[in-house]
This record gives sequence, structure tokens and C-alpha cells, in this order.
Amino acid sequence: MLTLAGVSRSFGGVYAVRDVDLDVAHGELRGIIGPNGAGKSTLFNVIGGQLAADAGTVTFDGTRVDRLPPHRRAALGIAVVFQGARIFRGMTALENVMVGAHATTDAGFLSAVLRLPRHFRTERTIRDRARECLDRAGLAEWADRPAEALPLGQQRALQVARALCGEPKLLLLDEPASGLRAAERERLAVLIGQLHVDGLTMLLVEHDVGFVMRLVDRVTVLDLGRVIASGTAAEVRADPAVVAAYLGKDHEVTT
Ligand SMILES: Nc1ncnc2c1ncn2[C@@H]1O[C@H](COP(=O)(O)OP(=O)(O)OP(=O)(O)O)[C@@H](O)[C@H]1O
Repeated sequence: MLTLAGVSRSFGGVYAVRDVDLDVAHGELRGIIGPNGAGKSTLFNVIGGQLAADAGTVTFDGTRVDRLPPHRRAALGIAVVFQGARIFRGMTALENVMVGAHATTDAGFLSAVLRLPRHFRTERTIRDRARECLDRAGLAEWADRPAEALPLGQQRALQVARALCGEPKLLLLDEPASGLRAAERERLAVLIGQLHVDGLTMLLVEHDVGFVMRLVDRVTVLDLGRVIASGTAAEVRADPAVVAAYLGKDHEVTT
């Protein structure tokens, strides 16, 4: 479903991501891990379109997307949940999710302004869909609360619900567990696990190795911008290059 071939991106002549190949299968939950500065966020942003690659190709569902802006990638089915909770303050949880649905319906600005019957039908559809997405993210009882009143764990789930409302084919999650307490982390793991069971293809970029390892089918390990290992959690854990990267040893060898 997602293929990266020879993807590189540098900043000021220093590679943040270097010659990365990646293949994510339909329905797969793939983890991306790596020590600080390994290039995880850069790679994430190159896939979502927030950063352009200097070299290489990104293909999604048979379409080259590496020259497309983020909204075109979103329209093709790539949804992004960024690091940190970004919510629309002054709106309820439900309204926050409705914003995600608006992006994928034909409820045009003009029909909204003119208050055409079609607009109300679409608005109702969007509201219903937003409720379904909130439900799916375990937030049904928070629907009418101001979004900023939600605890951090629920705000994270709200971002996932908003992304789901766009009915994505691929969900990109950047450090979704960061800053969460153990119980919140656990709830988020259950949510991601359930989406995986439902067949959603996901890419999980995460600092917390333990969180990733128990959830994903396969994990790709970056170090100094390069892929140093890829495989099941057990394979990757046993890989000497991975152990060395995490212990901060042998960096000279892996560059
Ligand atoms: N906008 C930028 N300008 C300059 N250098 C950057 C920029 N973004 C990233 N880098 C550099 O690229 C390298 C990879 O950074 P990146 O944030 O992708 O790593 P990461 O694996 O996500 O790190 P962390 O786990 O600490 O978030 C680092 O050396 C970083 O300093």
C-alpha cells in the first residue's frame, strides 16, 4: 500500500533521512523506532507531505505522491495524527471531529452559505459520521464537552477520531503515546489494536519502544537516518545493530 524507495532528506547538508526503502502492506501496523535524532519525524513528514524529499519516491496505492501537497495526499486516503494534541479550542469534541469529516464531503461553502437543503442533509450525515468516529475512539460520552476540557489521553484519541472521520486508507501516527500516563497509554494501545483488527493500515512512529513492540506486526529501526533493521519485534530486538544503536555504541560503524 505504501512504498518508499531511496528516500533522502537533508538539512544544511546533513542527512536526516538517507536512502530509506520501506514497504507497508495493506492492513499492516508498522512501527518506526530509533534513538533520538534517528530521522523518525523527518520520515513521517516526508510521507505526510509536510516535508519534501530531496531524493527517492513515495508511492501510495499505486500513485506517486512525493510531489503532492499534504491535502492532495489526504484526499487519496493518507491521514496524519501529529505529535502533541492539536485540538480546536472553543469547539466541542463532536465539532472537532466534524471538521475531519467536512474535508471529505461535498458540503461546499456555497451550499452552506445559501443553506440549501442538500447542505442540511450533508450536515446531518457529517454529524452522524462524527458520532460514529467518536464512538470508535471510545469518546462517546465526551461528545458534547468542550474539547479543551478533555484529559490529554482523550485529546489524543480525539485526534485519532478526527482522522478516522476522513475514512483514511492509511493512518500515520507520530508519537501518539508521548506525555501520556500509564493508564492513558494503555487505553491508546487498545484503540490502536482495535483499529488494526478492523483492518486499517497504520504507521506508528514512536519513541517508546515498548509501546510499539507489543502492538505492531513489523518494526523498522532507523539510526542516523538509515534503516538499520526491519522485522518482527523479536527479530529486531535480537539484532546486534539495533542493540548497538540504542546503547549509543558503534555509531561510526553504522554511518
Ligand atoms: N527542520 C530541521 N532543520 C534542521 N535540522 C533538522 C530539522 N529537522 C530535523 N533535523 C535534524 O535531522 C535529524 C533527524 O531529526 P528527526 O527529528 O527526524 O529525528 P527523530 O528520530 O524524530 O528524533 P526524536 O526522537 O528526538 O524526535 C536530527 O539530526 C535533527 O537535528
